[in-house]
Amino acid sequence: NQKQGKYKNFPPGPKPLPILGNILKLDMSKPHKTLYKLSKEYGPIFSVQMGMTKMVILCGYETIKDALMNHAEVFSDRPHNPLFSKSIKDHGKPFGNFTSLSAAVTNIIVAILLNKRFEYEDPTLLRLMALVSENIRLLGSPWVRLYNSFPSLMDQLPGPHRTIFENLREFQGFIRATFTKFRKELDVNDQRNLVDTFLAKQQEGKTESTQYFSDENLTVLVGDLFGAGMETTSTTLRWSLLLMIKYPEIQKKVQNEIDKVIGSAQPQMEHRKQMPYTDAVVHEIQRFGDIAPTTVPHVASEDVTFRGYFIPKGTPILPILHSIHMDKEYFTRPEEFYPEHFLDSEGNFKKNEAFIPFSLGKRSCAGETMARMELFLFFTYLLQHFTFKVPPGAKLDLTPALGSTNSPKPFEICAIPRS
Ligand code: HEM
Repeated sequence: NQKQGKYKNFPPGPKPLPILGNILKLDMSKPHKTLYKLSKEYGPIFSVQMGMTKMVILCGYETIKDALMNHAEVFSDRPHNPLFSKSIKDHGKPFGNFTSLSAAVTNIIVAILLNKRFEYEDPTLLRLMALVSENIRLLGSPWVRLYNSFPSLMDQLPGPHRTIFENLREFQGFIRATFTKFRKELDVNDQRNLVDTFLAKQQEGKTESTQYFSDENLTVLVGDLFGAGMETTSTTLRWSLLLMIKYPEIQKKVQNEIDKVIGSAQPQMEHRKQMPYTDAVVHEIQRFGDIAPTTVPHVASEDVTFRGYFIPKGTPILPILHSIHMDKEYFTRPEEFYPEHFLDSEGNFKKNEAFIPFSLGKRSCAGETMARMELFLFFTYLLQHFTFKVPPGAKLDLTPALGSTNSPKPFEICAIPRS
């Protein structure tokens, strides 16, 4: 490629190894850590060869901000992903082990999408959550990288990528059955939820009705919102509980603030500005939990020269948020859980521009406002009603589990009601 001049001045990176070796070399259990480490050697912009694809890695706040804010037009597309472009049909088997916390979070997005709530034990809800969680876990496996590099070959082989397809088929089957039912009941003058609004748009008879408001887009939209709305917030809340049992003195300080500001009232968003310590703790939970360490991949929508490097159209771009949240320049004790990262010397809440768990720019998280409300309200409500403790003899492990998001490893917890 160098010879053809296509990748002239392309960001330098580790020398490509034989294809398989290269994929396996990037420790896939923690690719964000490996990539962050490589950035110390190669600088904030470098390329890695992933199978047949070259990918540009961006590290550090200044570089990522420059790419996602100042070059938003170029870096706001998403790459073509062979795994998700494959067609899918209905199928699947039950399994699961789920908490009422995830169910409560899921019910919020379900209320927006479908205008209903499930009982926490409802088998449909448990099954849908199981499908999403299993896929998020499997998406972190090296099999998926292999699939995206060699789709035709991997199609012939068994492996976890097949489970991902089966799960997707079952999940999409539920969505299609739901909107088929909603379509029969649709009253355009009484739109009850997001699906009704989408179906009403479909019926307007404009060109865009068929172009954008297709059944296929509805299936993907509901699936994405369900997945993004459920897994991220409940994973962050699990981090919050793990961190509170690990640091009981911090939990106590949050409870003192809750008692002082909210008392026994229902927590409201208005309370947040009077609760700098709790606000700082919630921010630090997100920074430390670092649940989307490699964001979601972007792709260059056209040829571009970014910071002196020529990046050809179609190159996948991975902004490593982990590199920002672990940067000593912005967070004095990056390896520690340290709410003071977000407090000034007087104990007031202190904004930190490098706190970007929802990413930046045009394709930043569409659910940020909702997620921030959910996190504050659930967290304060839980600590208002319970003190959380480590079960006797249990050891706590703060290293994340394998998966496409950083989630805590399974742990047990005691919830002692506060009276
Ligand atoms: C703690 C909770 C959450 C975190 C940390 C989080 C983080 C992220 C991140 C890092 C991205 C990728 C941004 C990029 O590519 O630059 C993203 C995208 C997205 N998130 Fe979230 N998210 C959370 C909750 C939610 C919720 C509750 C919803 C929906 C209700 C949601 C909906 C979305 C959607 C639709 C996108 C894709 C946006 C696009 O492609 O333009 N997220 N999120």
